[in-house]
Amino acid sequence: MTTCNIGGGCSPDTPTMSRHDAQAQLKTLHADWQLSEDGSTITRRIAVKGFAKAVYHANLAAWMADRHGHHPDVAFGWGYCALSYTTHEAGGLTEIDIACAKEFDGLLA
Ligand SMILES: C[C@H](O)[C@H](O)[C@H]1CNC2=NC(N)=NC(=O)C2=N1
Repeated sequence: MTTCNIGGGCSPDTPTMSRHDAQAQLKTLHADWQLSEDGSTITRRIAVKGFAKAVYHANLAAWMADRHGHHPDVAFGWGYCALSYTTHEAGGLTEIDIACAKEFDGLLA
């Protein structure tokens, strides 16, 4: 198992963001990222054609997640793949989630 190795790694001591800070950080990401009501999670739903491309996006997210040891929840099906980032160890949204979301945006750009 890969230990979280991005931005110094995550732990229960990693600071979580206020909803206000999260909203500011969201502006640095692709416009499709959405912040959950409680401010703990960001989600991007990617529309694709068919099923294979949805699986490829999920695989790309899995590949990136295992490199960094920081893992999004991934949902996919015909026509879509959705990624959600939160830092489980810290119990909320952290800079690590933002960094991962940004890197994923870069892979799709
Ligand atoms: C030991 C290891 O670094 C941790 O358990 C990692 C694994 N992947 C993780 N992924 C996410 N999204 N949050 C975490 O807190 C987390 N913790």
